[in-house]
Amino acid sequence: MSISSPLMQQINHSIIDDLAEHGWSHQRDFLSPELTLALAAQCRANAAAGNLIAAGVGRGTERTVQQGIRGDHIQWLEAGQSDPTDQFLQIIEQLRCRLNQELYLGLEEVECHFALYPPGAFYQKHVDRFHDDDHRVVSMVIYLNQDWLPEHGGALRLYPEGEPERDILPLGASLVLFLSAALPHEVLAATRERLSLTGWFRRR
Ligand SMILES: O=C(O)CCC(=O)C(=O)O
Ligand SMILES: [Fe+2]
Repeated sequence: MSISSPLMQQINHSIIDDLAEHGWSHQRDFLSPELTLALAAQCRANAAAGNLIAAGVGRGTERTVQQGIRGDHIQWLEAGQSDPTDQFLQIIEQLRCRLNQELYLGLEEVECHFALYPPGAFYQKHVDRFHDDDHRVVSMVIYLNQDWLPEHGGALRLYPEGEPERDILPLGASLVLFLSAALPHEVLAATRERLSLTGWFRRR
């Protein structure tokens, strides 16, 4: 599906409205089933080749691996790594431009990684901004899991201020976007492997 299709225009409209009103947005079927499958296969192949590493906590010299805080394995995306990741980066680039046009967010760049949570892995409640770095403005997560059921666990739990918490299942092709500084969230443990692409739209 091309980003300029009527469906994508409509999806982007509700993304913009949700972000402006609530500071977060959840969209089913953001990616095509074909691209979702291709990205999941790419993520698994990269993991099998040893290209995903245990994710760290903190930044620079303070960065450490602490599986009691987060247990996922990640690989940062770069242009030219594979066809599906290049297609994905193009879609995300168009979303970045759209967010800037509609919400004047001044987002200048995107950073994005594959994330693989083995069964039982989780990410404790956190906010996506480092205490000494306010470059991350909008967070996004796109899930790559087929046939996910509630009993598999693995929800993303959001804690919107003054509202009850919300659990979002990591259903393949769906997108969650939120303002990075404003929304505490956590990843609950799952009974099966949980795949996603996580990224941040940034100001320099
Ligand atoms: O995978 C998710 O649902 C969220 C991941 C997350 O919070 C992060 O990587 O900062
Ligand atoms: Fe996060």
